Amino acid sequence: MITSALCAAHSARSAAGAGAMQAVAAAPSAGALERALAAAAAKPASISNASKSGGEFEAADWWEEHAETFALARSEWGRLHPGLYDLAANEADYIDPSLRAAVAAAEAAAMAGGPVDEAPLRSLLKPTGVAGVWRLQLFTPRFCAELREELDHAAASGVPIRRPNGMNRFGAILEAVPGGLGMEGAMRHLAHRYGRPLSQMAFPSSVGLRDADEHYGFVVRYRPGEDESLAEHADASVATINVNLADGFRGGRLTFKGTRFVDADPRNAPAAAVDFEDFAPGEALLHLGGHYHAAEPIQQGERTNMVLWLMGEHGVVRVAPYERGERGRTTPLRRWGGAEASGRWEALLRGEDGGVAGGRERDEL
Ligand SMILES: O=C(O)CCC(=O)C(=O)O
Ligand SMILES: [Fe+2]
Repeated sequence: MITSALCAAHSARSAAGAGAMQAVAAAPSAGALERALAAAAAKPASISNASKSGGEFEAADWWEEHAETFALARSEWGRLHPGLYDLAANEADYIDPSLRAAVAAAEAAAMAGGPVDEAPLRSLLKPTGVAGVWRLQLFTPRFCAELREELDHAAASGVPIRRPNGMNRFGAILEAVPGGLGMEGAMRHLAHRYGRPLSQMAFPSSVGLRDADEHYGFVVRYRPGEDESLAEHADASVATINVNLADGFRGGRLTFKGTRFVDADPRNAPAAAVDFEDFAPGEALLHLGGHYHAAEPIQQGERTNMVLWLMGEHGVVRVAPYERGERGRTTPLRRWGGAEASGRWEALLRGEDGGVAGGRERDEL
C-alpha cells in the first residue's frame, strides 16, 4: 500500500509548495539554474531512489530545502510546450474531441437544470474485461507526445526531478510540490472537469460529491534496467486515471484483484489483466483507487504512463460505499454541473436543501 504518498505530497505542498509557486510567478532570477545544478552535484547519497516502498519520504527535507531554487531554475530553463500548463485554454489540442463534446453537452444540460442524459458519456467508457476497470480515450496523441517531450526537456536541464511516488522511482510529479514540474493548473482542470464527474458516474456508490475534489498527478516510466514492474498495491486515491502515453513496448500488463473495503478478501481475489499493448497514446484506464493492482515486467521498449489520483479534501480517501439515498451520493445533474458545481451542493450536503433533492432527482439518490 502506498497510502502515505499523499501525506508526503500534501505536507510538502503546504510547507514549501506555496513558496515555490510564488517564486515561479516572480521574474526568473538569474543564476537559479547554476545554483540548482550545484545543489544537484552535491546531492546526498540518500537521494538515490533506492526504495521500492515508502519512498515518498526519501530525502523530503532536501527537496523542501531546494524547492524554490529548483522552481526558479525551471523557469530560467524555460518550457518547451507552454500550452500543456494551461489545459483549460488548450483543450481543443489536448482532450479527445468525442469526450470533450460529450462532457460539454452534459454540462450544458446540467446548467439548464437537467435532465442530463449520460448515455453518450457512458458509451465512451469501454469495458476492459476486468470488472470495475474502464477504458476511454482521454487525450489526443499530441498531448501525449508533448508531455513526453516536456519531461525530456525538463530532465535535460539537469535540475533534479523527484520520484513520482513511494513505489515508482522513475518519472515525475506534475504538481506544485518540491521537485515537481508545476503543472498543477492543468491537473486541477483535468480533475475537476473530467476526472471527478467521470469517476462519480462510473462508481456512484464509491465516489460521492466531494470525494474527488483534490488530485495528485504524476508520470511513471518503466524501462529495462530501471523500474521494470510494480508490486501489488492500492492507491492513495478514491479513483485513479492511468493514461498510456506512448506505444512501441511489450509487456507491462496491469493485473487487478479485489477492492479494499468492498470485497471480503481483496488481495486473494482472482487476478485479471489489462494489456496496455493495444492502447493508443492517450487511452486511459479508470479504476477505483482501492482496487488492488500490480504492473507486470516490461519486456521490450519503454512504457510511460500519466496517472491522476483523485481524493477528497486534505487527501482524505473515502472508503465506505454509499448507501442508496445517502447524502453526498451523486446524480447525473450533480455530477455535470460544471467545475464550480460542487460548491452549489454544499447546502444539500448540510441537509439544508429543499429543492435540489426533490422531484426528479430524488429517484436517483
Ligand atoms: O504502471 C502503471 O501503469 C500503474 C502505476 C500505478 O499503479 C501507480 O503509480 O499507482
Ligand atoms: Fe497504482
